[in-house]
Amino acid sequence: MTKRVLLVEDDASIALVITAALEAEGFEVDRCDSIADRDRFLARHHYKLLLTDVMLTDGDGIETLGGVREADPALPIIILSAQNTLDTAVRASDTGAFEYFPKPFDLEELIRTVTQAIGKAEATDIDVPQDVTQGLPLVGRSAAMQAVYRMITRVLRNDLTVLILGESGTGKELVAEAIHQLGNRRSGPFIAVNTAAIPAELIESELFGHEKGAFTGAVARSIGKFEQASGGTLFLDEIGDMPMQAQTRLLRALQSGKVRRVGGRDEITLDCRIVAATNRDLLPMIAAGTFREDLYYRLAVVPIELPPLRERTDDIEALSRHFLAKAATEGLPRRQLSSTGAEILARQPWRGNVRELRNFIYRVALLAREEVIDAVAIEPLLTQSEGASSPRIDDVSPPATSDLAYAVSAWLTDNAPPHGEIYDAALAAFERPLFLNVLAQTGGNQLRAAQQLGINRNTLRKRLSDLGISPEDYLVRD
Ligand SMILES: Nc1ncnc2c1ncn2[C@@H]1O[C@H](COP(=O)(O)OP(=O)(O)OP(=O)(O)O)[C@@H](O)[C@H]1O
Repeated sequence: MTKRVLLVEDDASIALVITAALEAEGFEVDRCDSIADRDRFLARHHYKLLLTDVMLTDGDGIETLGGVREADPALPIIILSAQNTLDTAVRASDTGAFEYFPKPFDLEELIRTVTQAIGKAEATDIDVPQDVTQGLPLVGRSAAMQAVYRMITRVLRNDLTVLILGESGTGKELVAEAIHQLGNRRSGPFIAVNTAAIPAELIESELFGHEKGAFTGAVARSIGKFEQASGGTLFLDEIGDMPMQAQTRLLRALQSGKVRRVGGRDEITLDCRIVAATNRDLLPMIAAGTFREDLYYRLAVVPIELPPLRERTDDIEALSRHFLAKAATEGLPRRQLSSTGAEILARQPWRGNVRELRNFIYRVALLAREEVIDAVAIEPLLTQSEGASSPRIDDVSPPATSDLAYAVSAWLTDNAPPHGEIYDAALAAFERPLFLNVLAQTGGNQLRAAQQLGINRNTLRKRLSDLGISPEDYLVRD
């Protein structure tokens, strides 16, 4: 039986290479280079598979796939794209595409995938989430991040447990959020628990809840994180720091799919996806007997490894511009990055990864004298931040009066932020460095920070949340 494949690709040389490789494997290939021709071919023949580029002369090869899907829901589609963003990967997977290949791709892998996709075609019936590509938080198009995006798209339509590995500040929590926001459980809650921050004796009650009177201090029934995450995603952060006893309890819950509140009788069935993360290297910990091997395998059903920033220097410029833009929306002066500036940033080790880069960029945005950020603005600040993986007091100096005055006059003349919001913007520009400074000094302790500032703890918590400041970023870890 002929295996007829339709290839939609407007780059003649890529089309030639793919066609030759497919024909060598016994496929019959029809080729066209536009959406209009694609639809004509599809109407005329039955294909085993559609292989399509995204940016075509007459439109977007993904956006126009709706009709193709409707006409033949079982047709396997493989998408090739030079747009190597998470957005494209997700848009591709939203169409129910079998696979997404960022260009340049490995030809052998592509041919293997074509064969597999055709093999699986009859059995495939994918539930396609709609409109989930808005507001994606992850920036970076490096090959390393594309591999991460591909892994993310593989878990969106199932509830598989995911283990995210990577150094501190590489974006593990952001990936966990993306999996939640884009996946099947996005209408449920996203509950994050930092297992390292909970005292060992409270972990069980925190995760599973407790009944009134279960132990001294249990004055009322409390619902645990597993139950709170019902219908959504439970993100277990810093899983490598979980005490042994808690690991055993967690494993039991995952194995049985049920939890029982401390002091309670009823078993509650788990109804959440588990995403765990750690910056620890778990394999040596398993060898040393400090992390349970069986728990590791339970969690690492789908491991996603986030590379350190120094191994994806291609992303540094885009991330820096992203943080500059974000800083401007939060009331800091609007800045541009020069190409020299971008080169200098790309050469830094960023041992604290994206978090350190973000803090650095905010600081530059605040302190730079010129609108365009280049060597003059960056280099003096670099010497202070070198090697810092978390912000130090001098990383977050408050703005000099002149900086604030400069920013305010720029807002008044540039009309940005819009008139009517300058008070809030000025307040944020003043409060941000103030809070960052105090949090850095108190090691992220909000109670002490509130005492030092002489404001109510709830007021501080609210302002931090309004400003998007995470006090956890300043927690001092051993
Ligand atoms: N690819 C990215 N695009 C945009 N922002 C990012 C990216 N990766 C990380 N960040 C930002 O960097 C900061 C640190 O990220 P995150 O908290 O997700 O790291 P983490 O790996 O979970 O760190 P830790 O192990 O210390 O908990 C956050 O402010 C996050 O928004």
